[in-house]
Amino acid sequence: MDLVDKRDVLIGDFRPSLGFYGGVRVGVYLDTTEPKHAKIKGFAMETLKRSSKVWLQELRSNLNIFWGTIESEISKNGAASYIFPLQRCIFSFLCASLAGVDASVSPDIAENGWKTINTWLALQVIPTAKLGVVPQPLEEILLHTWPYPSLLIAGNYKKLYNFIDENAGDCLRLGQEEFGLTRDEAIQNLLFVLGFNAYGGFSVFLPSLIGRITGDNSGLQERIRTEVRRVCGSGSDLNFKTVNEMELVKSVVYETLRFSPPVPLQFARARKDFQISSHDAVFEVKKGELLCGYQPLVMRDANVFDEPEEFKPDRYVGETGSELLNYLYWSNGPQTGTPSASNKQCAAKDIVTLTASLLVADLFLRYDTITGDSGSIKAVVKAK
Ligand code: HEM
Repeated sequence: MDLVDKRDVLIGDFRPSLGFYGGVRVGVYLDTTEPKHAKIKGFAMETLKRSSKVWLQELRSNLNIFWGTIESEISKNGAASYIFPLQRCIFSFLCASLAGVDASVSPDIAENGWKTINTWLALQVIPTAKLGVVPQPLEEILLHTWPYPSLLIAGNYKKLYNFIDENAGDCLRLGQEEFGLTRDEAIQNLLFVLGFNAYGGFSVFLPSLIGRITGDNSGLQERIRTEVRRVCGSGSDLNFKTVNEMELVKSVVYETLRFSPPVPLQFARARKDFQISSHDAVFEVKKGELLCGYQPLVMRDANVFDEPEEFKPDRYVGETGSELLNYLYWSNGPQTGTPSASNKQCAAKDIVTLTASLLVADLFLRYDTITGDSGSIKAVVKAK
């Protein structure tokens, strides 16, 4: 981090109004040289560590509800759009695991909390996101010209704030007592990690993973099913340890992150003049310039990845395969790196890939086959 500064550049040189976070500059906008970054990152990492006790159980019980909804939709309508039911599942899972709160203690939040987060996220990212809903140059003129005011979502955001304030006491005390945050800072940062980092990240990543598997007709489903049932078959359950033994499942998860990185752009500002080299060129960077890293380009580098434009489910299997983890950058750092207070790598680098692997394994303990794409599921055949 001695070369670049990450202050306020999460989504480029535009930072959404701090009104979206009650005026607090939350952790993702802080550079590592700002003392508060270490406190807030420490809070996020300790929250994750504590949540590991209930993570698996909460994930599976919420997935159970999710798949129940999908099955009844399929039997009623012949197909199920799954994005919204999945988002409801992710929201309720994250409230329980990260914040330690059962969302159903507030029927309003259980029903509408995830919808509020969708609007809150959209208002922040639309000014810089490529949507493709209207042709250019209209998208630039109509959607990318002005920031959207936080006031548009302030009332519903306040409800989420109160929900966390009233129910997430243990987690908030951790932020206050162990990391020296005020209660307001703890709430705003917890809401950001839960709503933006975790809910936002999973809402993009999990549909692309599910779509990749359900749309496959190369025999991948059968191979995954065999692996999952071999590992979980002889009396051993699905858990963090057993999922770690599933080389193909993990490789499919890594390959999805390489092929379709959920957060494709990263930004940082040069702290000083320096040179940056690619395989065959050297570039001069001047102090103060804003650099943009484009993951889809980096992770399709033909000097590193064999047939980079191909989705290869087994790419990361075995010893040579696992060396490629040094070049898997979805988390703003290599998959072999360690998130810490002194870098800006995703605090959940490992739990994200584990969670996705658990979802895949859970799916093939439930079903023999599943058919669909990244938006809908057409059929499931229950495990015999
Ligand atoms: C699929 C899900 C996720 C994806 C794709 C993702 C991706 C990322 C990326 C790319 C960054 C770096 C942003 C930047 O500075 O440019 C980041 C940062 C971060 N992520 Fe994740 N993330 C995910 C899930 C989570 C979860 C579940 C947590 C829960 C604790 C989390 C916590 C964080 C935190 C706290 C940071 C800020 C790190 C810092 O300021 O040093 N993320 N994430």
